[in-house]
Amino acid sequence: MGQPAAIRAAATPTVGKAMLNKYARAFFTRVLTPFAAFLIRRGVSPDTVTLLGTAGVVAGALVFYPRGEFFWGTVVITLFVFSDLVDGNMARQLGRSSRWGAFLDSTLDRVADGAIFGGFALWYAGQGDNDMMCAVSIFCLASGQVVSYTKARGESIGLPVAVNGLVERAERLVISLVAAGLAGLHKFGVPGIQWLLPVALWIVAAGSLVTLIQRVVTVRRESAEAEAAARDASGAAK
Ligand SMILES: CCCCCCCC/C=C\CCCCCCCC(=O)OC[C@H](COP(=O)(O)O[C@@H]1[C@H](O)[C@H](OP(=O)(O)O)[C@@H](O)[C@H](O)[C@H]1O)OC(=O)CCCCCCC/C=C\CCCCCCCC
Ligand SMILES: Nc1ccn([C@@H]2O[C@H](COP(=O)(O)O)[C@@H](O)[C@H]2O)c(=O)n1
Ligand SMILES: [Mg+2]
Ligand SMILES: [Mg+2]
Repeated sequence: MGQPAAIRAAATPTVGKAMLNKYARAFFTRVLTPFAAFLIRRGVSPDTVTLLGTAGVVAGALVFYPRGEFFWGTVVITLFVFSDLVDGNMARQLGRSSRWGAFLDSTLDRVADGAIFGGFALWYAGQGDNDMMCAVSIFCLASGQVVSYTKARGESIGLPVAVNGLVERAERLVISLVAAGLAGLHKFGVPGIQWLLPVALWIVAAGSLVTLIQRVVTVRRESAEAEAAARDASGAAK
């Protein structure tokens, strides 16, 4: 295992850097920094933002989506989901980025994602009455959690996991939420738009599967390389 994962990761080029994390994060950091500074001045802590942001996403998803209120659900979720960029921004401005904060942030990301895709599944299992799309929603939920787990577990055993893959969390959220928000306009009389949500969920499902395979292949290769390096080192020591 040798070096800590963070040091090895910093030294290893990352393959398949996902688009939004690469290009949109810098933009949103600039836009959200004044708001983060405002919250700091009001005495709000990054952990409070993480907790309230997650609570808002969970409420938006589980109150509105199971009833087919996709527009209002997406509006509420969108208002709260950017807290995931604000909390880290606040911690960095305060010089208080912590292991606890990283743990809380990532753990509550999983809770928020579970509520969003669970909300879609509940709609299709109930009034939406579509077993296939219920199954696809559950697949999106489970595969998204496993995609994130591959990175967390790989890093915990000392591997760099130098791959992000095709569809990271930001892509999963943007594809699903944009489609849900637009599909929700059907209730306001916009015709022929409701199919956007099923199409988006199929895209997220397929993209998550590809990403999962990319990460598992990377961990397998890195693990074999680490074992070989350890064998070489013990052979040289004899
Ligand atoms: C008439 C039209 C009606 C439309 C209604 C409204 C539509 C609104 C639609 C969408 C808004 C979507 C916004 C989604 C924003 C997502 C932001 C976000 O939370 O990103 C999180 C992401 C990851 O952050 P972390 O590093 O904290 O998380 C890590 C991650 O979870 C890892 O998981 P993995 O990726 O591996 O699966 C974990 O491994 C790790 O543990 C964890 O720490 O942040 C980023 O990636 C940064 C980039 C954010 C990019 C945001 C782009 C927003 C783009 C478009 C907004 C569109 C708004 C459109 C409005 C239209 C209005 C008419
Ligand atoms: N309550 C929190 C939340 C986050 N952090 C730190 O920010 C990092 C995540 O940054 P994002 O821009 O993706 O939110 C996280 O790894 C922590 O270092 C924190 O300290 N406290
Ligand atoms: Mg965050
Ligand atoms: Mg997060």
